[in-house]
Formats: sequence, C-alpha cells, structure tokens
Amino acid sequence: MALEITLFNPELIQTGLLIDGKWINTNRDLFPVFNPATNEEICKISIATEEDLLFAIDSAQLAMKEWQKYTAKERSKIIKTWYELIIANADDLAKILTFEQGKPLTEAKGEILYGASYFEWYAEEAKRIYGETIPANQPNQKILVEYEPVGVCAAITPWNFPNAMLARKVAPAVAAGCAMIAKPASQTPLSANALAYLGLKAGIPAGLLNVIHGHSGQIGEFFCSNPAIRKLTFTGSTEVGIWLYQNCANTMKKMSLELGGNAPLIVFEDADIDIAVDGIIKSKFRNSGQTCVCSNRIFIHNSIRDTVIEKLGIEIAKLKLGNGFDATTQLGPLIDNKAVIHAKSLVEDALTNNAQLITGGNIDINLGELFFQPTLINCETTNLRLFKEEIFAPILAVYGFDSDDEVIKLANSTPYGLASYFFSQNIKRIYHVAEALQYGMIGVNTGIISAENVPFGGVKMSGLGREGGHQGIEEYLQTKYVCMSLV
Ligand SMILES: NC(=O)C1=CN([C@@H]2O[C@H](COP(=O)(O)OP(=O)(O)OC[C@H]3O[C@@H](n4cnc5c(N)ncnc54)[C@H](OP(=O)(O)O)[C@@H]3O)[C@@H](O)[C@H]2O)C=CC1
Ligand SMILES: O=C(O)[C@H](O)CS(=O)(=O)O
Repeated sequence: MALEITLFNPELIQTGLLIDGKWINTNRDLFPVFNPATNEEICKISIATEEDLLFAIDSAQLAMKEWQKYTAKERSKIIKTWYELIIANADDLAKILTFEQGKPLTEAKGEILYGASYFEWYAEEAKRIYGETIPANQPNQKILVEYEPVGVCAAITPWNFPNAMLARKVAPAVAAGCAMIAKPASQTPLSANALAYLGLKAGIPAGLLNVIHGHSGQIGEFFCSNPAIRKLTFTGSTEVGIWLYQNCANTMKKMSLELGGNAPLIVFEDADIDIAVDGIIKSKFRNSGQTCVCSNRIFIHNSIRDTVIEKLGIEIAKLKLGNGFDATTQLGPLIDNKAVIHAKSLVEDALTNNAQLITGGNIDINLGELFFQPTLINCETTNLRLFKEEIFAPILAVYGFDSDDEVIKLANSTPYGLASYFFSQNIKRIYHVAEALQYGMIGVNTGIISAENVPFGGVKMSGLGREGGHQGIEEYLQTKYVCMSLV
C-alpha cells in the first residue's frame, strides 16, 4: 500500500530492521502496519530472525566499545545534535506518528517535542556522571566510587507513545554510555525507525541503537535469556512486565518497568471547580485516554458532585472526535478493535450495575469502527470493572465521597501505584493527602505531570525504576568501588 503522507524528508520512512547501522529489508515474514483511522494497510515491516538478533547483540557490543572511546563531552554533542535533528524534522515525525497511531497531529507534534526533550536533557546529563571519593579507614588508602555503563540494553516499547517512550529510554542509555536493541510495538514501528534514522544522521556509531521488529514472544524470550543483555527496560502492560521480570531473573538483568496505571483523581469540596474540570479533561482525554497516567477513577465530593458533572458534560460535548489529520480533531481513534471491545465491555459492566450513562458509551460508526466517543458515566458503586481495571479509553467514570479518609482509602484500593491527582486549595489538606496517597507521582491542582526533568514511574504493580530527571540515567549505570592501597 503506498504511503499517503507527504514528507519533507521521505527517508524518515524506513520499513526494515536497523542492525549495525544498516537498514535490512527482508522479503520474508513481513507484518502489516495499519492506519487506525481508516483501517487501511500503510506498509509492511520486516521481521527479525534469530540470526538478526544475534547480529544485533554483536553489533551493540562492538558499538559500546567504540562509544567508550568518545569523551563525555563528545557523546553529549552527538546527543544534542540528535535533539536538534528531531526538532528540525518534528513535523514529518508527527505525521508518521499520527499515520500509524491515530492521535491528533497537534498531540503527535507535542509527543515529538516531549520525546526530543529527553535528548536535550540527557545530552547535559552525559557530562555529569560524577563519581566520589570516600575517606579510607586504613592509612595510605584511596577509595574511589565510579559509575559505569551497565552494558548492552534491550528496550521494549508500546504503541501509545511510539516516539516518546523510546526517546525516554534511548537518551539516558546512550548518555550513560550504553548500546541498545529496541523492539517497538508491532502497531507502531515507523516512529521508532524514524527516530533511529536521525540518530545515525547525528553521528552515533553503527550498532549503538539497533531497532528490530517481529514476534514479541520470541524476541522477549531472546532478550530475557541472552546474558549479553545486561539491562531490560519495558513500557507496557503489567501482565507482560511481570513475565519479563520473572524471565530476566536467570541472567540477573537490571530492570526498568513502566507498567499499567489506574489513576485516581480527587476533587475536594474546597477545590477551584473550573481548575478541577480543566485538569480532569486534560488528564482523561489525552491520546483518547490511552495513556498509563490518565485519570481512571474520578472522585468528587458529594456536595459539589452535580455541579462538577454538569460542567464536565459541557466540556465533553465540545470534544471533537475524528481523523488525526483533521486540524479540528481533539480525539483520535483507539489503536485497534481489541481496545474497542475492551472499552465497550467496561461500559456494559457499569450499566448493568446501576451506573448512569450521561454521554457517549459507544463508537461513532459514521467515523469508523475504532472511534470511541468521549464518555461520561456516573457510578453508584465501586464494584465495577471500570474501577478495578486500567481503562485505556476515553471513558470518564465519576464516584462520590464524603470524607477525606474514605476517599484516600478508595484511591489506594487498587494494586496500581503510578499517577494520582487531587484538587484542593487547602494547604493542610494538600500536605496530608500527598503524604497518604500510595503513588509514584502526584499532580496537585493539575492533570498533566509528565516532563523530561522529573522521575516518571510508579510503585506497587505499576513497575520499577524511574525515567527522566537525574534519576533516569541511574537506570543505565552500575556502581564500581575501587580501594587503592598506596603501599
Ligand atoms: N504503561 C503504559 O504506558 C502502557 C500500558 N499499556 C497497557 O497494556 C494493555 C495492553 O496494551 P498492549 O499494547 O497490548 O501492551 P503490551 O504490554 O501487550 O505491549 C507492549 C509492548 O510489549 C510487547 N510485548 C508483548 N508481549 C511481549 C512478550 N511476551 N515479550 C516481549 N515483548 C512483548 C509488545 O509487542 P507487540 O506489539 O509485538 O505485541 C509491545 O511492544 C493496554 O490496554 C494498557 O492497559 C499498554 C501500553 C502502554
Ligand atoms: O506510557 C504512557 O502512557 C506515557 O508514559 C504517558 S506520558 O509520559 O506521555 O505522560
């Protein structure tokens, strides 16, 4: 199928594997990539064999040795050039992203700039991997502590942010001195290939970043079992994250796991209601609700519940569902039919448990089979799949509460611990609630908390490790202590 988008730089579209700095277009075992807005096939992508994977490992190991010959400042300059190339190609990268993932072009552009910010941030962090000296207990001894690259890393990334989630792994990895083999989601391989293409143009050594595609189970087993891979970083479902965690134990890999979320969002009676409504809309409907930090469970104090629901209904009615390439679109399609079936089943379960459907609740068939309407549901019980499961759809579920203790208990009552949000103007309450919520990230009076300079990540079943900030580079380093006796 011919690609329907026109790019300033058509070379950004790569449909092969990237191994050892070369694009490998196989003519075997190709898998199709679809445009979720039209369900039309965009192109076919090459699938890696075991030999390709072994070649990628060898290339990554050689590239790491080459990368070690660069000074931190030289590595920093190349990473900064990569950032500049992403910015220069941002419009093309956004078109590719919308084409394969479906999000509105403005959101796709925002993701590209967000992804680029990790290269900008880690270009600087690359020069600040400081060690330390420790006063020795014995005479004539010097104690050094150094931080060295952990080794060849494997990255597995999801379809919901196909550029930013890879950028958030590659940038700290190469800044730390590591090589990486990345496997992007099968639904969105083109964004990963385009990002890697620009890395080569920036001057990274061949093999420092390899991008492979193929059968995720087989690739997962290869990554987990190969001892040459010293670190695995994954963003995706908790279910797959657990499998990877279990299967990396035998080769004792360093792990980063950014998994599922089920974010609570609490509106206390003293909140600024307009700020809260704005925060709810922004945290719920970004990427059509397909983010791991979307607010899933909206708790509104019963004294203001009707007022907030009325305002939410007005704002939701303004949201335009449509093709991501339409400049007026604010919500794109879901990623695939499996996601639509999941969303419909959550709504049906809620309605059979006395929930009130205020708006939406189904697909807009005039637009296409994957266009799920922005939905508002008022729930009378928390014994719902909508409460217990990650929604990953534009469904806004509202619950009432009366006391702080009650709502904090409800907010903490799922196995997840990624993002959480609450709205209050009372500083004593803000301190107390922020302390009581069991989450890796908390937004207070805001629904948008992700940035390159902060430690993004969760607790409990939402994963391990952090991405972004100075913490993010530590995931790609290992500690070495040297005891020197100057005898
Ligand atoms: N925390 C987050 O940011 C995300 C959370 N999710 C959650 O996951 C749910 C399912 O979404 P989905 O895309 O299926 O997420 P998955 O976790 O299934 O997929 C995420 C990535 O993992 C790969 N993968 C899947 N199984 C394996 C395996 N056994 N070994 C190695 N890699 C594997 C996928 O490859 P392939 O595409 O080839 O299957 C993809 O690259 C969503 O509904 C949402 O709840 C999803 C995306 C992001
Ligand atoms: O995986 C996700 O959903 C992203 O981490 C969300 S964000 O970083 O773009 O907020």
